Amino acid sequence: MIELMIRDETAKLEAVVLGTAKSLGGTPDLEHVYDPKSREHILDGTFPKEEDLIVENEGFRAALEKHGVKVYRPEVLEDTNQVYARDIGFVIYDKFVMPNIIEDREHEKDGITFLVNQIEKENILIMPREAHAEGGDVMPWKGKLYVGYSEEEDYNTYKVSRTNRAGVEFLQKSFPNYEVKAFELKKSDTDPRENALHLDCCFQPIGSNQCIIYKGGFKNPADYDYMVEEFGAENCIEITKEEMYEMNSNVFSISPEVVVSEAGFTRLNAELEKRGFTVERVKYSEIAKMEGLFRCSTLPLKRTY
Ligand SMILES: NC(=O)NCCC[C@H](N)C(=O)O
Repeated sequence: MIELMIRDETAKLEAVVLGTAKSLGGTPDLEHVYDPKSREHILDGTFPKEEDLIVENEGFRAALEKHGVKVYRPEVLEDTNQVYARDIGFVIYDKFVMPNIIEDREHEKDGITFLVNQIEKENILIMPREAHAEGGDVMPWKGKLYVGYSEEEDYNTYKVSRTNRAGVEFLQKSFPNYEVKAFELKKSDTDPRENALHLDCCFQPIGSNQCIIYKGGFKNPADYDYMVEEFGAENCIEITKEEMYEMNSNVFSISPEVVVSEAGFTRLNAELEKRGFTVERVKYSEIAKMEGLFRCSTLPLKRTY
């Protein structure tokens, strides 16, 4: 049986599912693309190649294993992009939530069925049909559950709107001990610089009381103000629109002290080190082309408390 325990974003990581870039299925057709950054790279002829993605993804695995993390991999499904394991399921406390996700990615869930079968049945929560959520939008943090979402108008308009109000309500009902704080995100299916695909594309807690944040990712400025108030301005690393586009908020915490970050995030990495973090630099810039990075590639199962 697989044990689950996730209460926050940064406690020492014991076990994780890391997505795989194997058998990706090549460059998708424009009509099968579901995020604007992949779309941009398809149009520019720069969509990443499977062999390069595999090298980067294996570099991330090595960094996790170096820190003693047990790394599970999904079963490789033919011609299926399985890089971003984060979104297809997520753990809150000792529960594994099986959400409803964008239909184009539904099949990815089959790759982790063999793992879900090793979780106690009573610890699996299945979302009702009308509720939608993806793990990139969900973050437990100090008794709160931060959730990125879209109201119906945006949800029905954009492919990049992945969590709806019913999803937020399901989470609040299922986790009454958490206070759910939901934030509408800015969405665009065509401009990656105007799009926060998930909450972790514009915000993420790090360390014990700090965060990385991009103001423009929040649809309502008051939600950004709330976060800055919550963490304290001195504990927020603000990133620019360009840094958001490069996915600077999507680093990944192995512990409160150790953060995996992209080798080319010069300013962020220097800032993290100035604040006392150990930065594990991994090259991941090809994976960034599909609008996700380190956090998106992981589905943490157990951290130490
Ligand atoms: N948590 C995340 O932000 N995941 C990235 C998912 C990217 C993928 N191209 C998608 O559109 O679903």
